[in-house]
Amino acid sequence: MPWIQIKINATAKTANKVSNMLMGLGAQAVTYMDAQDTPVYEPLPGETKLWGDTRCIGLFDAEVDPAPIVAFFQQHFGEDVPYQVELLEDKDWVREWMEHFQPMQFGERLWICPSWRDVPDPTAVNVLLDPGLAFGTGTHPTTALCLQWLDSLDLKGKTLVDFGCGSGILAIAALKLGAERVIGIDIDPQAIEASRDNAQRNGVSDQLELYLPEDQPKNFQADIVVANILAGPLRELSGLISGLVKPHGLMAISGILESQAPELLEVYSQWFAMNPATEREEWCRLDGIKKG
Ligand SMILES: C[S@@+](CC[C@H](N)C(=O)[O-])C[C@H]1O[C@@H](n2cnc3c(N)ncnc32)[C@H](O)[C@@H]1O
Repeated sequence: MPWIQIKINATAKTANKVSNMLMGLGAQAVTYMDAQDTPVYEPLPGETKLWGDTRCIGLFDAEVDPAPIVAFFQQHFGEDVPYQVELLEDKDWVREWMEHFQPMQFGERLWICPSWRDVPDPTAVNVLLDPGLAFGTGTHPTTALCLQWLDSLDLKGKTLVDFGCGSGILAIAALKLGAERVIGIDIDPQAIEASRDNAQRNGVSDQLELYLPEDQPKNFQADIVVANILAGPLRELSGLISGLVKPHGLMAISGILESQAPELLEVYSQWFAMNPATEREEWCRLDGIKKG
């Protein structure tokens, strides 16, 4: 399938916003590159490490008209925003894309490292990841919000459900941070496969059970549940997701736009003592403790 890539130059601070805009405009994938061989930007707590001049590259179906996309960025960042549009030859660009991922740190201890690159800090908690065609590399703010939350918890010996596990990134991070057993659930068989491969890569296969929703164990309750899906399914599945958490257990949901947070806070407050939303760009995470 032919593709075009639209490259927009940004800064370390605006790159995630540009990436979200590219995804919102229909990009199949977005990746970051160093635009000028500059040192890596030292992020504020909760930010991802990026270069001072970061090029955001959106991958689009070749049938997409680039003109309105470029016009959109010119409207937001000025007429002189540096950009490039390129037609790509026909090859497996989605996989090729993965080659651009760099190791990224989340919270205090956790690194997500593309499985084909060197680990920057062997003493850290390193998750080796190849997302395949499943969602979940850590570059999306919702995944980052969940990873930061997991990193902030004492997971030693705990059971956890990762609802909508995608690449398995959250499930495997939880296991590497000390969880004893994790159940990963996803409607997409490719996600189950990617999670299985990644668990193997990280030596945690024995502790990760993976299920399509219809096969998930009945009457199971975990100490912790994390669900990074979208606001719609989070609302519809709120009873089911809440039922997966033990009394006094913890729960985090993400995939929620800031504007959708108040409604979901109200829904989940039926079962949980909820904390205020944690925001990252226009996305947020809601978390709380199950009422007894
Ligand atoms: C945004 S991705 C999150 C992946 C990964 N957990 C992360 O945080 O990066 C959402 C995942 O949820 C899955 N999903 C969507 N709706 C679902 C549902 N109703 N039940 C189970 N999984 C679902 C999708 O297939 C996708 O893999």
